[in-house]
Amino acid sequence: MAHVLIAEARFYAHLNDMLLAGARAALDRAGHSHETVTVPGALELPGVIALAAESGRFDAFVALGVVIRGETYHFEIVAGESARGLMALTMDGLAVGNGILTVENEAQAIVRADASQGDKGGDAAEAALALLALRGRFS
Ligand SMILES: Nc1c(NC[C@H](O)[C@H](O)[C@H](O)CO)[nH]c(=O)[nH]c1=O
Ligand SMILES: CC(=O)[C@@H](O)COP(=O)(O)O
Repeated sequence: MAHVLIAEARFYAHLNDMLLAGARAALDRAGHSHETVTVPGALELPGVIALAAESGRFDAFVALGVVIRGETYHFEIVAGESARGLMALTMDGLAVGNGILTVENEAQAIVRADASQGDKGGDAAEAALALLALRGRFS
C-alpha cells in the first residue's frame, strides 16, 4: 500500500471539490492511503509538493487545481509555470500526477472535473500510481 499526498489549490473551491472527490475515490479503489494539503492557487502546488517530498512520508503526489483564462497574460503564467514546476519534480524522480485543469471557462472545467464525466482528478491519481509502479520496476 502506498501513502499518497493530494495537493489541492482552492482557487475555485467548488470545482476543486469535484477533482478531489475523483482523486480520493481512485486512490480508495486502488487500496492506497492518502492525505490532503490545501494551497491558495495552482502556482503554490509545485512548492508544497517539494516541501512534502522532503519529509519522506509520501510515495506519490497528486496535484489538483483549476486555472481559467482571464483577460490578461496571467493565465499563461499560472497554467504554464504550475505545469513546469510539476514536470521538474517528475524529472527529479517524484511520482506526480498533474490534475491541474487549464480551461477557457467554468463549463469546460465542470465537464472535466466531475468524477462522473471527465474525472481528471481520478486520472491524475492513476497517473501518479502508474509512475510509482514504474519507479519500482526500474529501481
Ligand atoms: N488565476 C488563478 C490562480 N492564481 C493564483 C496563483 O495560483 C497564486 O496563488 C497567486 O499568484 C499567489 O502566488 N490560481 C489558480 O489556481 N487558478 C487560477 O485561475
Ligand atoms: C488565471 C487567470 O488568467 C485569471 O484568474 C486572471 O484573470 P485576469 O487575467 O483577468 O486578471
